[in-house]
Amino acid sequence: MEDDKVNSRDKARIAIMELANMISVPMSLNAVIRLNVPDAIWQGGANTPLSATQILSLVLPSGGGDPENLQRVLRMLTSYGVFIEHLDANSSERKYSLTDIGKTLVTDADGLSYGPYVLQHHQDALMGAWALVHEAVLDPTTEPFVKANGEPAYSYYGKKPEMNGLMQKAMAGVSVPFMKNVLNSYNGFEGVNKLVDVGGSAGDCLRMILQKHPTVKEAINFDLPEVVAKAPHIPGVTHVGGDMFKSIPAADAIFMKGKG
Ligand SMILES: C[S@@+](CC[C@H](N)C(=O)[O-])C[C@H]1O[C@@H](n2cnc3c(N)ncnc32)[C@H](O)[C@@H]1O
Repeated sequence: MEDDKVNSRDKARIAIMELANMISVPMSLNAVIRLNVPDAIWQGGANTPLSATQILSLVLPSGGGDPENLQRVLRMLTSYGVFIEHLDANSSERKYSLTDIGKTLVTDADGLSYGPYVLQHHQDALMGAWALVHEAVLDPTTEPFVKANGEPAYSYYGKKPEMNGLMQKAMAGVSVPFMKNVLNSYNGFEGVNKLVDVGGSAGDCLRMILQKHPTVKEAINFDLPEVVAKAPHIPGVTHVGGDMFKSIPAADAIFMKGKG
């Protein structure tokens, strides 16, 4: 009985240490995405197990880099199901291929992956806000992002072209596969003549809805002015800038989708 208690206390201590170090997981994910490791391993579908040295030679063709440090990151993410480690019993060499989770980080034929979503969530501006979460309890009048950066997230992104671009790429990366699934089973857009997507980002969701439902005659992509200013031309879609908290364009149906 006493042994059981000690065991469970030890487990709890290990669990709290793991929680305390949890940041190493998304930060390691960030690292492999920035280094283009998933695409290097994937090699157009080969997914051949590669050593850290082999991966480095693909991502840094002109040489350099530290294979030991890359291997540490790969081992960390292996324990969280992103890579599979292949250990050569004779040479002790470790090689890495992608699991199904790791494959979500591979750039597809449309240039999309879940990589930008990971990067978007760990930009400096957001990391600064995370450090102030306790302040949301102490003083809920100003959200942590505003305390850290001086203004709300979306207006801040809008002023920074690289953040605006990353946000749009992140949303396209998760929304395109999501919408493929939705449109395979959902027929609620049938019979809709005028549709508005509120907070539609670059307009990817509307583009896909129109492809499946050409009977939608008017499609409005409504988002913040800075966001629609960077949205690409999509046949059949009108980009309209504004603030949804003030007013939104009239339509037969409103579509609205957040992050997941
Ligand atoms: C999480 S993203 C979702 C994007 C898109 N609906 C999708 O699922 O791919 C939220 C979107 O809402 C937009 N947004 C935020 N505040 C807004 C506002 N006040 N008025 C209009 N759009 C806004 C952002 O610019 C962003 O594109």
